Amino acid sequence: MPRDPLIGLVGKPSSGKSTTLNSLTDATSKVGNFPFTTIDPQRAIGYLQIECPCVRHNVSDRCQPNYGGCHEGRRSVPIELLDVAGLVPGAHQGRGLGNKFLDDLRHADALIHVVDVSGTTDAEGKATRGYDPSVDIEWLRSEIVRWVQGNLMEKWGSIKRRHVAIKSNAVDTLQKQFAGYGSTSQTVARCLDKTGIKEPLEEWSDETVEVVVNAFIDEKFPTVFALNKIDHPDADKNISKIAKMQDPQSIVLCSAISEVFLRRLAKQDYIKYIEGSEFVDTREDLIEMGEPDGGGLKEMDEKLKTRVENLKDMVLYRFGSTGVVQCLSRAAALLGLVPVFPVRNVQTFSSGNGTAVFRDCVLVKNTVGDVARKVMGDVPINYVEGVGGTRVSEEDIVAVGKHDILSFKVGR
Ligand SMILES: Nc1nc2c(ncn2[C@@H]2O[C@H](COP(=O)(O)OP(=O)(O)OP(=O)(O)O)[C@@H](O)[C@H]2O)c(=O)[nH]1
Repeated sequence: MPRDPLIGLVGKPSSGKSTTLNSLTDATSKVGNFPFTTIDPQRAIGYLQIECPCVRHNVSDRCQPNYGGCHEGRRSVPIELLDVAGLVPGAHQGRGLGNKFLDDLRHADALIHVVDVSGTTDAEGKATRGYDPSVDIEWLRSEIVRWVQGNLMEKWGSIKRRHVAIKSNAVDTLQKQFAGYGSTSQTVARCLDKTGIKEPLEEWSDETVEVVVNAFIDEKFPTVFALNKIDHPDADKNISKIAKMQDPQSIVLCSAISEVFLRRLAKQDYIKYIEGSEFVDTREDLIEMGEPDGGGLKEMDEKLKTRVENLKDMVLYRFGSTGVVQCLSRAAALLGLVPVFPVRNVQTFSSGNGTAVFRDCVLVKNTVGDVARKVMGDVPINYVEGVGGTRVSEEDIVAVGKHDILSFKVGR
């Protein structure tokens, strides 16, 4: 059965990982339970914000997710996060307990690399000024490459001998080595394809192995760069530099501290704030908009008002949001994850006898068959229905708005 996706948070000390994690995991709206049973201390639950199909089908008033929440069609879908602390240059050689932290990474499907773009912390996380954070992207990647490559090269002699002795092919031989990183034969095949290497594996030079390892890491650990601390005045020039070097799809600008602050104020009833949005309403705003009791919000003192105004100017108006929620959406997009809603009844969207709709949501990629295996396990499926009772093939690809509401029929 395909397992649940896991997003790893990496970054040097003091880049803002904990703050980012706090802001992703601390939901203002009531989000109920989550489906994961084995929670270790390093794992946390974040909420992916998606548009719920209850809006398109006009049934928002009856939308009651089993896990996460749905507020006027904005659905929070739980997703597991892994906090990989303590990566510093030299981690692959065990610096700062680096090997242990790198080992934790094995289970991650995608990474969010939190980069401190204020330039106020050096590579080790110590306070400084004018540091170039684009360097962090280089060295962190290189630590991961050297860790995987180191593990491979340790046994390269015997790997090659065995490869020749049993007349294996490169995919099978490499898959044996990469299985521990949660790789599949398809992942290995795709990455070998991309490199276009023609020589037989036993003749690969160290450089060729490095090319393969790099391709493997691109495949196995798609990475979002969370350029954090955009509220800092020195951030702009560092953002421009990194933006020129990286694929725009992989970059998200964010201010984790702003998101934490806004969620806290919202919880304390000082503001109305929709997580991840550009909208913040104070008591005065709501009175101005015609709500005489200011939406029940509390009055803020002058100091707090100024902080909120500054945050609006420095972050929300300039960048459109604090960016934190987008980090998760972007990671899910890099993984090609699609929210799919298994229902018992494709006419009413309920899952049983009650009137509640769209109770379940799974994050999957690829086909209807993959969804079936995830939701139903090994139970044989008789047929699959989509919206309106149409038959859907197990080979059909799932996408938002297409084959994303499904009913699996078992037995005759
Ligand atoms: N200006 C600014 N400061 C931030 C932001 N996010 C985090 N910080 C500050 O950066 C410092 C480090 O943040 P943490 O979240 O503890 O960083 P970390 O990466 O978890 O650090 P370690 O626990 O050492 O690995 C703290 O003082 C935070 O308040 C941000 O968006 N803007």
